[in-house]
Amino acid sequence: MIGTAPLQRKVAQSTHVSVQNLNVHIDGRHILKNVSIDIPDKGITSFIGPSGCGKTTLLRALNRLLDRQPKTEVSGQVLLDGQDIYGPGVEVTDMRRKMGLLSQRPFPLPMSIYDNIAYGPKIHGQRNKKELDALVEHYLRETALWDEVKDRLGASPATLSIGQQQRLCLARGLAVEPEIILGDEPTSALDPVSTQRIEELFLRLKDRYTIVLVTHILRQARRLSDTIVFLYMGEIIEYGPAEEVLLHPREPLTREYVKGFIS
Ligand SMILES: Nc1ncnc2c1ncn2[C@@H]1O[C@H](COP(=O)(O)OP(=O)(O)OP(=O)(O)O)[C@@H](O)[C@H]1O
Repeated sequence: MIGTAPLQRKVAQSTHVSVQNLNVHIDGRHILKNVSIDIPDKGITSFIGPSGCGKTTLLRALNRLLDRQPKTEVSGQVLLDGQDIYGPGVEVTDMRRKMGLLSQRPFPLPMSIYDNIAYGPKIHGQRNKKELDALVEHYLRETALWDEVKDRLGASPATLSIGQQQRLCLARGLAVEPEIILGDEPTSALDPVSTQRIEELFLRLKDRYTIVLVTHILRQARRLSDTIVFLYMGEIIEYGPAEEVLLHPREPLTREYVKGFIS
């Protein structure tokens, strides 16, 4: 595919995030090569591809997390609702507020379960105790945690299982009302039951949020994705509706990857 346009199939929905001619160099290495994709509004878009192909780098470029990374240069555009997040005058904090990020391992804040959820709304001006209580309950219900933690809201998140902590982090992210949820292999540290619960949550949330996931688990991509973006050595090889890309890949490299010949 080097030197030719990536194979793009028609994605029906409107675009939420449009990546245009994105190039990333890290320490002089060309890591993302002229990446252009349209991420549809709502639904689940998954970045798949072999280890080291640039999935995480692409995800991190979507909310300018690469800004803080040493020896990293980014060029190109990422249009969020039509506005270039790398453009002049962009308030990075406001832009990031539109995106919740789930990492591979959960990182709850060092405060109570309750405060983990209340923290964001408080920072954004919500001071009313009753309303905060209602928000905390709402987002804990949204992430299917309420029944498990309602009697110990003052406890430390360290008393929760890793899977529960990951759902708490999701609840914390949702509480600041993002439009987009970014997940960087968010189930990779979890056991199969916790993984299933997170996957169920994504499926429930995808009608209301644009969800972008990095996964190296092909079966997970099959279970969850509406749109697939297949990367290989920093290039987009093929992307489009999940069923088409996974079941009828057009590019030889995609075919080999979905058959498990390259990993
Ligand atoms: N901070 C960094 N410093 C140096 N090289 C980096 C850094 N971050 C990423 N890279 C390099 O960029 C390339 C892409 O990495 P990235 O983590 O985006 O790939 P990935 O597809 O997410 O891989 P994996 O599935 O193994 O997590 C790799 O060669 C990696 O070594």
